[in-house]
Amino acid sequence: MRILGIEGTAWAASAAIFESDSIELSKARQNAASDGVYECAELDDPSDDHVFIETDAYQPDSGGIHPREAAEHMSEAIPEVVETAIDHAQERAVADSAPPIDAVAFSRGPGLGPCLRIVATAARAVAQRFDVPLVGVNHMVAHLEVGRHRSGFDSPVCLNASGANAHVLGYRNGRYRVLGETMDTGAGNAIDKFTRHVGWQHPGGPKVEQHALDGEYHPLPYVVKGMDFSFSGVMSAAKQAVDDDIPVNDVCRGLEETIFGMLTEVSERALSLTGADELVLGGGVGQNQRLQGMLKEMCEQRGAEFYAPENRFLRDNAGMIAMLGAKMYAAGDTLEIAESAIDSNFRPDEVPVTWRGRDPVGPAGGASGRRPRADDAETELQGAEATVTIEADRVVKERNPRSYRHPALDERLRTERTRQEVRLTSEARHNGVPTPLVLDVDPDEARIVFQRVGAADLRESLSADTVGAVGEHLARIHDAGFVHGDPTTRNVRVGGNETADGRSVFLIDFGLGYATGEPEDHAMDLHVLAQSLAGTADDPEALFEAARDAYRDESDHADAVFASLTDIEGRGRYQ
Ligand SMILES: C[C@@H](O)[C@H](NC(=O)OP(=O)(O)OC[C@H]1O[C@@H](n2cnc3c(N)ncnc32)[C@H](O)[C@@H]1O)C(=O)O
Ligand SMILES: Nc1ncnc2c1ncn2[C@@H]1O[C@H](COP(=O)(O)OP(=O)(O)OP(=O)(O)O)[C@@H](O)[C@H]1O
Ligand SMILES: [Fe+2]
Repeated sequence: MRILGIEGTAWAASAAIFESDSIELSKARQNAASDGVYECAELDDPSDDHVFIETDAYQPDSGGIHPREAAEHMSEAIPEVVETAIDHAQERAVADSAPPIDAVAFSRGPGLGPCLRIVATAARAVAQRFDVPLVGVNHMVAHLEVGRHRSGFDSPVCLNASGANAHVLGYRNGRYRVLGETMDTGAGNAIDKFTRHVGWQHPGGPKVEQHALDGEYHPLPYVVKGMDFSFSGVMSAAKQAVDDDIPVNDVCRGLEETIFGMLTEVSERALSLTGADELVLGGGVGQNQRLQGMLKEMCEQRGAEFYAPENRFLRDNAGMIAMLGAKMYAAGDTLEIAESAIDSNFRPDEVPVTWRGRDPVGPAGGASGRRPRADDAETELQGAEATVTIEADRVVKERNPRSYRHPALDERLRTERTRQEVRLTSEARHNGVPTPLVLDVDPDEARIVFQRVGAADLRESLSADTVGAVGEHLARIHDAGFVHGDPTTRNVRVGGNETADGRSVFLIDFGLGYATGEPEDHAMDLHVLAQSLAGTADDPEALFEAARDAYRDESDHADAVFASLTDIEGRGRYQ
């Protein structure tokens, strides 16, 4: 099978030819499937691939990407790169074989509307010229599928660190679920805004990488909420630091340590939550060696495998569009021209994943996870941040150093979170929320001894009642003026010991909590819960509804919180 891919969401006018024999083979298997369920293209072998990519990059004279200039670039460059790719396909095609390509895949979104329209028009024209099907590819899913394909991993967690985006995805029940994402700008856009402030030419990422090599770490605000994260505070502080005459190399180093530390931490949280033991990286910022190094080290420390594709598949490129296009085409996932409109806000979780077949059997990415449970014979659990040793009636939680992080940042996070966890666990309890008693604490060693509570983690005991209780507990702590910060299905213990009034749903792990009366912060707690349900439950919507109902009944300000939650859920940041 030979597929033409066309990419042009923002800066890269790119066309590619992806050729694979093994994907064709799996298509034949699919057609033979009598039960109508696709066996799908999981037999493919990347070592057989032939990938040709032709790219013409738009380089702004000054400032960042101007949508109009980018579109002008696309209209000039797309026809040329497409012709070059078709010439290449023709050379590869055996002399008498009819069309040189089997299908045309194009990036349908997300991206800049005017650019996307030019790409879609070109794709339709080529599909008609050769009378072959059209395949509409989600650019963000392509960023991660290229890594999954080339690594040969089965069900990895995927970190996309690109210009306009930053998110962690996991596959579950036919969709890529957003486990965590940026609350404001994309990773690259954040860095590029900083370099514009300093007066460096676009794109800024490679320049920050270069300058950071000669810099000392300069501390900047670090913001992780569950598996979501924010770049706005760190970027303002970085600009301010330069204005305050902190050496620019030091600020660049601080930026890398902070931003990539956050991305690595949320990736580790996603691995821990889903029980997956494979991580792939995608997106242009993924070319950064410090980011790759941190992710690799984190994975090594927890016994997971890490894969980063070559740079030509990380930055925007049509190779990834053609590759995913081939899998979609093999699965029969093609578009009629009349339905081939672009979608500039196309989210990765909107894509029905037709090419992966059935969910893998076993725990990877699933609700059960690979971690031992607290009630198993094992007595030591590896959480996302800490090692937890379970004893008869108490547990010892130690936040071990993370060697991927800068030592100063590592020490600060471990000590602060330990203190905060102790404070808020007790405060929640005073406000009527079941939590374990704190029996002992040593902030310098980042060590806490808790009473052992519950018989299982919430993710093993999901029901409207248990999730509803979490909604009620969150309402209480919010009314008391603080948030949990990470209310996932792993951070709630259920069953076993009861409180004096017979309740047995306990909140644990308050290390990311903080004092706040802002409805938006309260809504983030609910959003984190919803995302973690989507990552672990089969019926996440119904369960989350139970949490919302209980929250509404308990809270003094549910309307304001739900209004904020609607804003958070509707965040679209691709324009
Ligand atoms: C929607 C689509 O148009 C968009 N594409 C995009 O953002 O281009 P991409 O190639 O994935 O990433 C470009 C970003 O990647 C950054 N970048 C490139 N090399 C870098 C490096 N060595 N270190 C850090 N950032 C780097 C650039 O500064 C720029 O912000 C996206 O995928 O979000
Ligand atoms: N007080 C407790 N009683 C019983 N089990 C506990 C208790 N505290 C922690 N655990 C168990 O240990 C696991 C990890 O604990 P915790 O969430 O505090 O660590 P963590 O490293 O912060 O994890 P993560 O960040 O992945 O949520 C919990 O999911 C739970 O199974
Ligand atoms: Fe991209």
